[in-house]
Amino acid sequence: MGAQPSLQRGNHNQARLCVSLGDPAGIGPEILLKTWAMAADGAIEVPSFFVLGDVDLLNDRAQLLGMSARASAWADGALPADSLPVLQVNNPLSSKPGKPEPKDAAGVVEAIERGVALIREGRASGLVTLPINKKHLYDAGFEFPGHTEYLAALATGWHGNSADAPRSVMMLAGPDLRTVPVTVHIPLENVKAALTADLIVETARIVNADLQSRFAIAKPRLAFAGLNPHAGEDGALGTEEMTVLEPALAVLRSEGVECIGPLPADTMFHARARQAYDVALCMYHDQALIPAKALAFDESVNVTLGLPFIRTSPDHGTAYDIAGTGKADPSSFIAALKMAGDLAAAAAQATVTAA
Ligand SMILES: NC(=O)C1=CN([C@@H]2O[C@H](COP(=O)(O)OP(=O)(O)OC[C@H]3O[C@@H](n4cnc5c(N)ncnc54)[C@H](O)[C@@H]3O)[C@@H](O)[C@H]2O)C=CC1
Ligand SMILES: NCC(=O)COP(=O)(O)O
Repeated sequence: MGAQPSLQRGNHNQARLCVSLGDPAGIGPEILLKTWAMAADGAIEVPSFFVLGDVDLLNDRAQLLGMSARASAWADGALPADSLPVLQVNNPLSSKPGKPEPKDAAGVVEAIERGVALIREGRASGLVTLPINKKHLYDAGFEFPGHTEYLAALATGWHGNSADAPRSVMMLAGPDLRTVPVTVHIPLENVKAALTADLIVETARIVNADLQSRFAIAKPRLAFAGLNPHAGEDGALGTEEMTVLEPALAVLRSEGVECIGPLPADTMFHARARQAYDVALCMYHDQALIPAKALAFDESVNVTLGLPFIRTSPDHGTAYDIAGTGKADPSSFIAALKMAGDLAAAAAQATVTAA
């Protein structure tokens, strides 16, 4: 990404972040406890944070893992230094590692919803979400594809003058690559129909605006992946580059957005190619997430653009296969905390400057 501001500037001392516990059957509780213990020992520096989750579940998990870290109930005031502060959810959580219980869905969703409410009340400066299992929430009646869309719905009317939810955009941000999936959690066979010029334009406008306002990139360079092999090979291998992407890029260019492409997706992610752009807009989920996770699984952060508040998340999922074993690596969660802290510090600075 060339000579850009670092994504982890470390200027996040004033932030107080809220962490939603996510799926208690996954590795969320473990990476949370590990992170808190490392921060308490002074081994890492992260912004201060509290958890929306279940005190007993976290203490049981610490015991299972042989950790001395302890969670304690917290509601307001100064955060304790000797234990992980937990704002208790009303719907208790009790799943064992790798064994999700359907009744826990209510507490998982409550944690996300209350996290947003706390930001709205000015009691938290950003939300860091631990992973949820999407299928289990869908089975329990959750009507959103994931956090990204649910958080947009929770932001409806944020500024008091609109009944419309903002449009949110998923971005994976690592040390050397940012990617955005333009279509997200839909079956591959539905991508072609969902991919319209309007969707590309709307997504790119949000990406462009947030890279400027939140990531301090004055003139973001947006690269667009083609949908088809070799970006369609002049129509011989598919026509969406000519019929959908080119018209969308023409609109964006007319608005002054710096657009590159459509580029063949197979050759736009190697090290030299990445120097030419600040973010790659990809046409479907795996086109964006495979390069991000292949390059930096332990460091990449899922950050939601377009919201009136800050939300980050580790890039990985619930990892049931290793939950409760002690093998979970907290690095991506730590990166998510740091990025949320940096974004909160930048937002606070922007508010001071504007006043
Ligand atoms: N932000 C969120 O809420 C996300 C939720 N998910 C959900 O997670 C569930 C499982 O998804 P998968 O595709 O299996 O991906 P996954 O990321 O949970 O696991 C993929 C592989 O990576 C390993 N892994 C993941 N995180 C790790 C860590 N921190 N340390 C060490 N190893 C780690 C796992 O053991 C597994 O072998 C799905 O239900 C999916 O919807 C997936 C991504 C993000
Ligand atoms: N594959 C990324 C992912 O599932 C994260 O989705 P979200 O819950 O952050 O919307």
